[in-house]
Amino acid sequence: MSFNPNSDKIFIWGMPGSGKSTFGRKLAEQLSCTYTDMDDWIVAQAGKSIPQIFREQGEDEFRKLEKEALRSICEKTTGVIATGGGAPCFFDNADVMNDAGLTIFLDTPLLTIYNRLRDREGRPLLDNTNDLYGTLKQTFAQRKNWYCEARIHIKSETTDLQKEIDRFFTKQ
Ligand SMILES: Nc1ncnc2c1ncn2[C@@H]1O[C@H](COP(=O)(O)OP(=O)(O)OP(=O)(O)O)[C@@H](O)[C@H]1O
Ligand SMILES: O=C(O)C1=C[C@@H](O)[C@@H](O)[C@H](O)C1
Ligand SMILES: [Mg+2]
Repeated sequence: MSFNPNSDKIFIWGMPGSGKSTFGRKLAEQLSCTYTDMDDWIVAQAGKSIPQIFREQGEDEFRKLEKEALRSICEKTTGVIATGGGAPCFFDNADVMNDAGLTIFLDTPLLTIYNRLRDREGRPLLDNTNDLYGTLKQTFAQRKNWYCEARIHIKSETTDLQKEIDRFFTKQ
């Protein structure tokens, strides 16, 4: 697949902690294109952290900001975009991304995600649970069908990510 850094977009989807930023940065470096983090974009626009947005405005309002951020990212940027964990699962965001570029779902085992996230804070939907693994399982069950809309699925635990990058992309 050829990739033009001046016109093409690649959206990385996956659960919180699945490795979107890590993989997205690496891919952007390989393809010599820009890297954009949708959560950072929202924070810059709102002038507040994600936990603050959830606390002060609630999840519904966050999802609206996320939808607006996606539209403006589609207009203003190219390159690799790591989305928010829930972004493909609300409104018509999944279709918007599939129309605007290539979508990649990082399918990382929940146990791996659990081990990565158990001592971390700053994720409003996961911070207030005393059963993190159960919450991850429930969230993934609700989101799975959305994530499966991605054009490319990568089993990130069992796959050599570098090989995947080489397999799918050649720079134009
Ligand atoms: N392929 C990998 N192998 C080992 N560790 C990884 C891998 N990918 C990511 N990690 C580690 O897992 C953690 C989460 O990764 P990362 O921040 O990239 O995920 P994310 O999906 O962007 O998370 P967030 O929901 O915070 O946006 C980090 O500590 C990162 O170093
Ligand atoms: O999984 C989610 O719904 C979220 C993931 C984060 O990337 C942020 O977009 C926010 O905390 C919501
Ligand atoms: Mg990230």
